[in-house]
Amino acid sequence: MVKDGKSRQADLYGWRRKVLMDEVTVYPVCCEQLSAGRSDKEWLDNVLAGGAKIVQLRDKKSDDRLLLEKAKYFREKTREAGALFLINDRFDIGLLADSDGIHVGQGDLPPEEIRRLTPDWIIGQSCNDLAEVEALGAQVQAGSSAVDYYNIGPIYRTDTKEGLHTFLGAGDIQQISAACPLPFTVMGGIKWDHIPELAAAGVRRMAVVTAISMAADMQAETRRWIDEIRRVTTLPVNSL
Ligand SMILES: Cc1ncc(COP(=O)(O)OP(=O)(O)O)c(N)n1
Ligand SMILES: Cc1nc(C(=O)O)sc1CCOP(=O)(O)O
Ligand SMILES: [Mg+2]
Repeated sequence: MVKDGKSRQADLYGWRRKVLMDEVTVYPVCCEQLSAGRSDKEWLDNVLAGGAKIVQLRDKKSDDRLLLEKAKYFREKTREAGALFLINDRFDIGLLADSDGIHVGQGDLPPEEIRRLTPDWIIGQSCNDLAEVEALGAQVQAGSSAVDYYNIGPIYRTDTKEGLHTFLGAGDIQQISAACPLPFTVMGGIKWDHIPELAAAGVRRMAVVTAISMAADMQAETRRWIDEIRRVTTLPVNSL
């Protein structure tokens, strides 16, 4: 049977959501300036070899031509590995490189506008406090949200992004995440020793930059995070 454009899009969206829901544990996000001298391409090769099922290209420094060239490399390699490739902020670059989706913050392009042109993309949105998660939850209830997952953060102190001064801590994650029924990630200052308390707070997907990008062996570190998150999230919460 030859599939029409609409059902192909539905298949793609289904596949992307299934990977997001079932397979994503650690969510590596790149930052070339904080990768111990390694390029974003080397970073990607390592995290994919370590088994990452989603990656985000976050590059606010390269010019557009270099960024597009990088994004095409990310597209090719993630496709070979069966992993999702999300672009940070840049709708135009994501479209040109055929990414699987985009992650946007509160001040970036609105998810609903992005969705009009990309019905099969995974769209992630940052939420930085309870009120933003509640607003998203209300949109979901009203059937007007274009978001597939949201991020809660920053959780812990981090210097990776400038201008972050308020850190949520792990204690309120359960209450915050209850305000919106979509899948969520957490981000911000997350290190290895935080995994048990995050898992105990109901977290299943952890987005990290430096915990992996600064590791001596990024491939082994990615594998270690995947195995550990799987291990702690299959145990009953009270046995952590
Ligand atoms: C998974 C994930 N969560 C949050 C962010 C932060 O996005 P944003 O608030 O738009 O900040 P920048 O990353 O654009 O500086 C993210 N990138 N990924
Ligand atoms: C880019 C970014 N956004 C955040 C948010 O909470 O929205 S925290 C963050 C930095 C995450 O880097 P690291 O894992 O090195 O702390
Ligand atoms: Mg952004």
